[in-house]
Amino acid sequence: MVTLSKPMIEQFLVKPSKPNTSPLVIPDIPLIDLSKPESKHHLVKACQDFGFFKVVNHGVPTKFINELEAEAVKFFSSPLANKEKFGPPNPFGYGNKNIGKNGDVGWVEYLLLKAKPESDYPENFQGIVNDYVTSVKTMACEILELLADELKLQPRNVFSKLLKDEQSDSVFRVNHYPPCPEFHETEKNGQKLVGFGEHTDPQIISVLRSNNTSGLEISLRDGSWMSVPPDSESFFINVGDSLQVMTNGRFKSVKHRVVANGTKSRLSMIYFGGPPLSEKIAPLPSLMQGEEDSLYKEFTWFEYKKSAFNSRLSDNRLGLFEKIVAS
Ligand SMILES: C=C1C[C@]23C[C@@]1(O)CC[C@H]2[C@@]12CC[C@H](O)[C@@](C)(C(=O)O1)[C@H]2[C@@H]3C(=O)O
Ligand SMILES: O=C(O)CCC(=O)C(=O)O
Ligand SMILES: [Fe+2]
Repeated sequence: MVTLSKPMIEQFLVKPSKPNTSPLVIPDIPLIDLSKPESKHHLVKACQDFGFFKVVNHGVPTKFINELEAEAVKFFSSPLANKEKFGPPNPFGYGNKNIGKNGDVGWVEYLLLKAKPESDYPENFQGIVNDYVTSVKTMACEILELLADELKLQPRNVFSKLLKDEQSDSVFRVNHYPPCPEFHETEKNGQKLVGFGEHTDPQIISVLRSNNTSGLEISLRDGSWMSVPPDSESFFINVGDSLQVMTNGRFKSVKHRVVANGTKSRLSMIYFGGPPLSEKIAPLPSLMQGEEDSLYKEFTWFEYKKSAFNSRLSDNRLGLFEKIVAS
């Protein structure tokens, strides 16, 4: 990354919106042990209360994680001219500071890739990304099937089949938040350096793994931001907008952001499990109790994705698809 003059850095700063944006009570991030059958109940509760949880005993081989991390470190430390051979992102490819095409910026560089085996990846990434994505997708599908079991949904692959489908529109991204020498602790005045601005993920489920550098924050119900302690051995799972819709709002698509650390590099890798483009996204009839109304207008994933990719990060993307329900 190039160095920045002082006025330039201002575009990456976010001021606390309220006098106090810290939670009054800091809740524990739900912890799910995938090797324990009773995890189903906790899983559903975590999706309802937070839309976010941490997973241990996930079954993803450490070898796949380490190989991917090593390759990503190599790629991001290569000369800018090499990285730019894979950019600009359209939306796939190498991106630097610009996120999406609607003016969002962050103190981040990234590779956004299709999560399909035959995809066009930078040299050496092919096999490594395939092994990693295949394994993480298996874990995501197991979680989705446990959720379906606990919700008494039939068949139990009602969610997971969308990720397993040949046409599944899933993506994978590696984010690198480099240290920012221009961002001095003493000059912060409570301001934060935005790595990846606040947003929800549009897909069904996101599976995140990072190195041991902090930065990820989730928004709590009271509007405060909670910092998620990093844990390179575990995975963090987000409910995406599409799962919120399929559960008619029972599960919450969590708002999150990344604050760049300033002194330590953060590296994260995220698998976004999405449905085929033609898939209709609507509340599952078996989840609708009694006269319960659908909170959303029906849409295909293609329609939602198109609308999402025309929005800014912090926009309320689902708002456009909410129904006005008479009270
Ligand atoms: C500003 C944008 C970047 C994004 C597309 C969008 O227009 C709004 C949603 C953004 C997001 C957030 C989650 C994922 O990182 C992502 C790949 C996605 O599916 O939606 C990004 C998009 C992106 O980086 O292109
Ligand atoms: O890099 C991270 O830790 C999270 C980034 C993120 O939320 C995203 O890419 O959608
Ligand atoms: Fe995200």
